[in-house]
This record gives sequence, C-alpha cells and structure tokens, in this order.
Amino acid sequence: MTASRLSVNVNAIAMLRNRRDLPWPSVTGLAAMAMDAGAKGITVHPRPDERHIRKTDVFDLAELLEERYANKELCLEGYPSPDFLKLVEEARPDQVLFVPDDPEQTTSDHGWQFDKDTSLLSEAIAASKDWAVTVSLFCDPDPAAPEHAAKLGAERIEIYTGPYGACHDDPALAAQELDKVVATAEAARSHGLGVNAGHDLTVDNIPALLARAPFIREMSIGHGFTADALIHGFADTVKRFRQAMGEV
Ligand SMILES: CC(=O)[C@@H](O)[C@H](O)COP(=O)(O)O
Ligand SMILES: NCC(=O)COP(=O)(O)O
Repeated sequence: MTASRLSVNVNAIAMLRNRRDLPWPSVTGLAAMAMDAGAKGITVHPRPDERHIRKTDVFDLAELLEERYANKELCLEGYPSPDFLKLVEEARPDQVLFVPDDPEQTTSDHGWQFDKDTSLLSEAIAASKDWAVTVSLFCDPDPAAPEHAAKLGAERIEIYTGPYGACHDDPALAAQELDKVVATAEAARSHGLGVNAGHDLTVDNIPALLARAPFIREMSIGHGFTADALIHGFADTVKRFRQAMGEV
C-alpha cells in the first residue's frame, strides 16, 4: 500500500463531544478508526480556550499512538506560547506546526510574518528540535515566504490552502489560487523544506493540487473530512481522501 499523506484533524470531533459532559463521540476511538483505515496519523490544534481539543485529548492521543500506532504520526498545531511549548515538551508529538493565531481567532486564516516573528520562532524551533519534534511553520501561499522559514531552521512548511479551498465555486479564481500554492511549494522545495498543505482541502480540490505538486508529503484535513464522514463514515472517508490523493 502506498505511503499515506493523509493526517486526519479531529478538532471537529472534539467540538461535537464538548456539547455535552459525555465521552462520545470519542476522539481517540475515531482517531484509531482513521489510522486503521490507512491515515498516516492524526493532527490536533489545542487552542487556549479548549473550544474543541483539550490538553487531556493531546495526552490521550499521544498514549494511543505510543501504545498501538507506533508507525503513525501525531501532529500538534498551535501558537508557540510558553503554555503550548510546555505541552509539546510533555506530549512529544512527531511534528509541531507553529501557527500565528491569536486566542480569539475563529480559525487559522494566515501564515507567519517571518520578518516580524523571528525571535519568537527561533526560540520555539530550537526548543522543539531539542525534543526531537519535527518543526513545520504555517505559511501563506506566497513564494517569497519559504526562504525565511528555511533560514529560521524549520524542517517543513505547511502551506495555508484556505484561499484555494474557498474558491470551490469559482474555477477561474481557484486556478489563480492554485498557482500561488504551487509556486510556494516549489519555492519551499528549492530551499530544502518538506512541504505540507492544509486548510479547507477536500476530495474535489486535492487532485488538481497534487497533479501540480506531487511532492507534497502531508495534508492535514479536518473540516472537509468530517463533513464527508457524516455521510460516508470515518473509514470510508479515509479511503475517499486517499483515492483523491492517488494513494489507493
Ligand atoms: C492550521 C489549520 O489550518 C487548521 O488545522 C486549523 O488549525 C483548524 O483549526 P480549527 O479546527 O480550530 O478551525
Ligand atoms: N492544518 C490544517 C488542518 O489540520 C485541518 O484544516 P481543515 O481541514 O480543518 O481546514
């Protein structure tokens, strides 16, 4: 079976669970189902207000992967605050994605201003490397940006694909946004960075992206995945996304 690029983001499962003081739907149970179905791993974004993923979820998922899925990967996303870095140190995920989110942001909707955030990111990157955690930086679809990420010592970038995903009903604009994502991916590769992609990716918009940038190594997908899973179920949705990635 071809290696998978798919990391399933389970933020939305946690948001649904948090509606009641009950343990279902189970974040770890559905994460296990996704990995059993072929996902490469799980991504979570524990935001400061714990609106969805809680710190306890992070430790439960870290324990699940350590005990049952040693060949799968856990990715933590977050702003590199002292509290988040403490969580990274304690949970020791395989990868961390640093995002420039304010606590009150509705979702992640922009990449770093690398020239403005240099010292914050340099310290966070150095600490994460000490913990043997792969570092990825959230990056706007801007081909000038990856060089700065590389100079900061990041191993990967994750290209913010929200603007591309938002053009689901405008093919001409989608083509323009796709060009920006591809140019950014190619720039990242030219600077020796691994290339991830994420935000508002779907089975409909993934094929065109991978046709232009097949070297993208990981796609973390949550919102569109969860929407499809309500129709097709978790396991079949993993298969659908892996088919869209040309993996099965
Ligand atoms: C970094 C990114 O684009 C997404 O993982 C985002 O963090 C999702 O966060 P919410 O699920 O809180 O919208
Ligand atoms: N980093 C992107 C991610 O984890 C999921 O984003 P989305 O698919 O929920 O938009």
